[in-house]
Amino acid sequence: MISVDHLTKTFGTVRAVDDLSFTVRPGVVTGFLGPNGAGKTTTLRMLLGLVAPTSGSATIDGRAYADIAQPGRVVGAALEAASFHPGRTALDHLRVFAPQVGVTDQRCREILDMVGLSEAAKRRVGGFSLGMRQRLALATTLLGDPQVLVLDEPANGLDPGGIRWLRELLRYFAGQGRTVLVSSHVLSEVQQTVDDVVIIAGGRLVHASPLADLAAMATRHVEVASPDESALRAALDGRGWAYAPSRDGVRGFEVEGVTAAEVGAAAFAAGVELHALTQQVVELEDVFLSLTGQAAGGAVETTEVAA
Ligand SMILES: Nc1ncnc2c1ncn2[C@@H]1O[C@H](COP(=O)(O)OP(=O)(O)OP(=O)(O)O)[C@@H](O)[C@H]1O
Repeated sequence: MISVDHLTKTFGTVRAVDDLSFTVRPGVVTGFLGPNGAGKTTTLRMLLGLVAPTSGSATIDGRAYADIAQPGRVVGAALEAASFHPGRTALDHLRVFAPQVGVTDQRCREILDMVGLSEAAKRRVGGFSLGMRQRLALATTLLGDPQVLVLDEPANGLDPGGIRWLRELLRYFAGQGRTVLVSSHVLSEVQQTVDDVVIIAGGRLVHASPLADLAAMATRHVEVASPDESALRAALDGRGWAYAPSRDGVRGFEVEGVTAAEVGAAAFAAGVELHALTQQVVELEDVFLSLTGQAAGGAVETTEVAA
């Protein structure tokens, strides 16, 4: 289990991480999300003992990274695009790390196979695409068969097939009871991969929950208006739908959890004349953007439906 407790880091006058607390449980994939500059990398660097916190702590199974006897066997971490020696082959790159984690040449080959690079094992890394580098960085983190995986923006540079492959691999590891923490600045990139989300902005925690709870914050409702308000009410009541007076200043109602087609059909069946019928959708990504203060004018996606 990863535990971040009142963690703070200041660089001069910049508070990169500000009194941040959250936990990451094993057996699931957790997305560590926030816009550029939110403090994700700084948090992960403190977790991995690369930067000293100004105050607070970040621990793995109750211990600071520096206090873990064989960290390469416990935590596999890939921060940002790792720098590789361009003249080295993929296999030689892993061989450099093998003694540190105490694994054999055979293990290096197995891991290259697992990340889909076995055919490129003897090729120089200098000629690798960004996606291939990401796979090699992941291979490096997996070398010591760690129980905890910490990956900074691992989907960066992967094509859709690569993202799907990464998703399956991470889910497989979580399924084995490992702890998997994956950072990203776009929710949609990891939406199908993560079970839990930890969202930060400006160095502070803004939301932590299972993804399903975040999804429940996304809403779907229909705006409907009729010159005959009581007839419309009767039609809506007839279907047992929950509705409230419209907040948009339009004379009409907001009906929760239904589609415009359903409301239109109900009105038509009841012979009620409609002057407005609009589907309003707040997507999960919009919930994320508004939580992190990135919501722009177009936060609410509106689909006009002819009435
Ligand atoms: N070594 C440093 N010296 C000074 N400021 C820093 C340093 N490292 C990070 N910062 C600042 O701390 C803040 C958080 O940066 P950080 O890289 O942790 O964000 P991030 O969430 O990882 O962003 P991104 O998605 O862009 O990688 C930023 O304002 C950044 O400029």
